[in-house]
Amino acid sequence: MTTSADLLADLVADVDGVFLFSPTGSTYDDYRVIDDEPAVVVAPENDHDAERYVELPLEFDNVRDRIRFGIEGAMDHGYCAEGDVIACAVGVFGDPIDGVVRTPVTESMHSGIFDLFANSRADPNVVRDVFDVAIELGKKGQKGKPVGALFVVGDAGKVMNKSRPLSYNPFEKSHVHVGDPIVNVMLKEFSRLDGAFVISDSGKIVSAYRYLEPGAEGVDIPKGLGARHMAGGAITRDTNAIAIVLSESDGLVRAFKGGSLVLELDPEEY
Ligand SMILES: Nc1ncnc2c1ncn2[C@@H]1O[C@H](COP(=O)(O)OP(=O)(O)OP(=O)(O)O)[C@@H](O)[C@H]1O
Ligand SMILES: [Mn+2]
Repeated sequence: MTTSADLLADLVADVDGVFLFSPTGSTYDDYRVIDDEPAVVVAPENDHDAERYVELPLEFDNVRDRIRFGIEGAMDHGYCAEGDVIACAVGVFGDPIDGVVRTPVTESMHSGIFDLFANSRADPNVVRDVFDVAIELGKKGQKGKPVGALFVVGDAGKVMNKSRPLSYNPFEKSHVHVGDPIVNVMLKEFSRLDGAFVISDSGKIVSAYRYLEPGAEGVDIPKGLGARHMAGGAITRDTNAIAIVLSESDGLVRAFKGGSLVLELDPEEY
């Protein structure tokens, strides 16, 4: 008689590794070593002091993005390689783990999401802070009205040279870090969020209201998106900056690197 355990056994037969996504303490204690191999833990913090750990800068709501990020990070750490087959224990409908996904490790895994956080000029925590601000603005808008915004992160000197002020820069003489709680309050109070925010590698807001003037030829942006996204994409091709764009027209948060769209998130899912 076939049992449900057989179904799971088939799913995990002959895998080369097991990844635990944000495991609880008891799950980690039960499965820290499987088939004599330490499990790889993928989570925002290494709460269980796992021997093999990949930091998850955002709890990507999209499970595919989350698994891709975890596997890309694990490849980067040498915990798995192209051609391996991995069993990912993951929370599909929120916490705790409620599903197992069997996935091969292939070159196409490189969605660029890991690269966006781990291999950009800006510190990964700065990239995560900017996403948090953009997602928060996307959820709440300004005084409840949907708003768009453009954040250019890293390589600030070069970005400033390829842009000019649209109006006075409220951050001229201040030292505000994009992760400071005050930033969310400020952005809601700003009369408008025209132009781009320029943020340094370490997360200092260098300027607001910058008009970017990169070359625009050869940058593909999704149909229906206009100058804000074009400028955000193009500046990342002309500098080592990344751009995180909140669209006023469709409410999505997008990230560009090297002139390409790398990630698209819906703030409502965070
Ligand atoms: N080169 C640029 N540099 C900085 N900001 C820009 C640039 N071009 C446009 N913007 C900003 O984007 C705002 C919206 O422009 P537009 O609607 O063409 O962009 P979009 O890509 O369609 O963005 P959204 O989806 O938010 O509407 C402008 O009001 C301006 O504040
Ligand atoms: Mn528009």
